Amino acid sequence: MIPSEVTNFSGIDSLIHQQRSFALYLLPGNNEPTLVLQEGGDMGQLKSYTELNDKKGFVLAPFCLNESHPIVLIRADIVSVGWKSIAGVTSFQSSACSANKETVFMLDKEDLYYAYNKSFNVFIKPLREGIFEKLVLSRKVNIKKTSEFSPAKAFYNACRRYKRAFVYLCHSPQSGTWLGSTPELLLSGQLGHWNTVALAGTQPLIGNNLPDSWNDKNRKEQALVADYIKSQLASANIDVLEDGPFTVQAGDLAHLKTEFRFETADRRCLGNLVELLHPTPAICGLPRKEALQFIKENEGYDRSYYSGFIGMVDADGRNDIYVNLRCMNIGENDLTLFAGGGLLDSSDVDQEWEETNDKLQTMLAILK
Ligand SMILES: C=C(O[C@H]1C=CC=C(C(=O)O)[C@@H]1O)C(=O)O
Repeated sequence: MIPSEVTNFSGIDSLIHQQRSFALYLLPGNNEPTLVLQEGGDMGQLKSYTELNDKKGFVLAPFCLNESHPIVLIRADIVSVGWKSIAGVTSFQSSACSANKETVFMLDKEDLYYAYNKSFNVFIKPLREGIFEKLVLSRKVNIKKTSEFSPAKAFYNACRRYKRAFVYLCHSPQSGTWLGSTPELLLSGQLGHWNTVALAGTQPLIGNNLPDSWNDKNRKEQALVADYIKSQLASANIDVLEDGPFTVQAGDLAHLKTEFRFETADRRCLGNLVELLHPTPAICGLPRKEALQFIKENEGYDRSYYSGFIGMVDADGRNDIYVNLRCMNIGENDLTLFAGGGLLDSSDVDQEWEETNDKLQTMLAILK
């Protein structure tokens, strides 16, 4: 059980004010989070995925690598596991916290819909012309931060609400502060035994239940991701075992998921595997290189670390990295929330718009 008595978060919040580099994360199905804290000194900044092959630390990588968004690696100088022990490390106090109670949002604003509609038309054209098979269109929403907003309280709320997700809060001077609750594994494993997933297709829950059928658009959208993963791994002569697709819950949403298992003779090859897989068509498109370029040129904003990846890497131990979805960037005055969805030639603008609103609810729900 995640304790209900954690009420003061000032220790963790003050790490952000002090510009300390740290990550707090909870793996799916776990009750106790882990704090990774760098004691000082320079941040690790990597310029290529392959540099991850021999590294250890908490990684935050962007959607698209460039000068302004490097791969950030937070050194695990101090590692503390469990709410109690983290409270000790970050000097939790025991006074009450009323953080986050007044944040107000407007998601249905006409100008937001208008901007999305415009981008949708730009994206749907090459899809209908057959230039792309799939393109993921995303958007961001800014919300004013109230003075009481506590990132640590929001993290705690997410841990209590999203037991199946990878929940994290991290900060570094290079990346700023990010918080998320993502359902999508990019890569996990150790000693050459690896897992990944193809997660795509979205429907809201029906009542509290998973939907029992999927339309062709959602099935195809997910199958494209599964086929891509298989063909990328095959190109490196890696044999894959697969299971699925099946329906899974992510917050108040359902997705289709196929699970993959595979082995590599080289145990220190996480960076090579990331280079093969990232960005998958769950967040980018097909063909990959052209889709990435198209998104950069036409989406109308910089995704930064949204739809990149985050998590722990350890060349000699366990690795758990997730696609950075259902997340927000916590700025000085604003919270910036992100959501996207896969478009095919058959996509409908209003359905896709609603889907991004539903995905934004994942973060909005923990601010209330
Ligand atoms: C791009 C996002 O979700 C991806 C993961 C699952 C389902 C998706 C979809 O149905 O479009 C997306 O591919 C997002 O949450 O911003």
